[in-house]
Amino acid sequence: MADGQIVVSGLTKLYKNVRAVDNLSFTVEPGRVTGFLGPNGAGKTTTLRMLLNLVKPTAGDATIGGQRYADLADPLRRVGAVLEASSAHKGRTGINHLRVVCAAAGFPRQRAEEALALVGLTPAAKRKFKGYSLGMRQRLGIAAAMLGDPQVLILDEPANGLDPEGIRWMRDLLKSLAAQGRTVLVSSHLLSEMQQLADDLVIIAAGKLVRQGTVSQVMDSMAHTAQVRVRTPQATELTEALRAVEQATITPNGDGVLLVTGVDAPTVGRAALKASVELHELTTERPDLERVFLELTAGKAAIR
Ligand SMILES: Nc1ncnc2c1ncn2[C@@H]1O[C@H](COP(=O)(O)OP(=O)(O)OP(=O)(O)O)[C@@H](O)[C@H]1O
Repeated sequence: MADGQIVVSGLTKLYKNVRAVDNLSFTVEPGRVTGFLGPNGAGKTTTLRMLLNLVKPTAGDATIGGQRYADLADPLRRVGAVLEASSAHKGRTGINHLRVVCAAAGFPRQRAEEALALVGLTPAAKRKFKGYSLGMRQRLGIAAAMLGDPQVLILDEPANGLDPEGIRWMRDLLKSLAAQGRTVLVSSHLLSEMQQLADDLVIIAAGKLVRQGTVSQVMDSMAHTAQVRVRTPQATELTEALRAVEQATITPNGDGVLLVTGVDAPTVGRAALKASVELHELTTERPDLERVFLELTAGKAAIR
């Protein structure tokens, strides 16, 4: 499914004087879940809409398998999209909604049942849409996107409004779809969720790319913000020893614990050994994605 690659190249969208998306370039690979992250107003929705030919770019372009969405021969079989909480005719049942979409798109009728089963909505097939919870509406939206069995799935904030159980379900589904070789691009501001869900991350702020890479590459690129936690019954001696080490910043954290930034754990260990200081604990605490994200997007998250 190599033709499921998404390439965004120099994409720009100007709304009057707002640069919603600003010369943005990144790629999204098949067989992986890619988290598209950014603070509110970063330009995620605008980017996804340009990708799907719903908004015309001011400059640059976006392709799926080498072609613009508008040029795809059979877009509904190639790309499934869930852009907002699914809407459907309120009095229609879930299954009928999917049958109507199937008929309009020319998909075989039984795809409606299959897609409903895929999202676990079979028991609610004959209930009316107006009685569906937000979580059920999200599921129905995904079912509709999957009717054409697309290689590429694009979802804008799919976890919005879901309870923890619903979020876990969504995570398992998206991972399994990626494991089948599909391209899964998911926008979100739920960073902890992305850390568990995504293989790759594309982080934007104020319309611009901030970072792209695997989750661990992005974390590693921020490794300098990691801190070393060290516990010793000789905190005063260790503080003195570390003061001699350039770049070390030491913050006492009570109970014999020192938090050290600017140097790695082996450096702290060597300083302790040299000063004959006994250590009871020495660990590197990596920043979590929430902290990385806030640092990467600091100052750019202003409401625009
Ligand atoms: N149709 C429009 N007309 C004018 N400005 C717009 C339009 N659509 C989006 N914008 C502006 O473009 C910027 C990016 O918006 P966008 O919705 O793409 O961000 P987002 O990252 O999806 O944010 P959120 O997480 O809040 O949905 C914002 O400043 C927004 O106000």
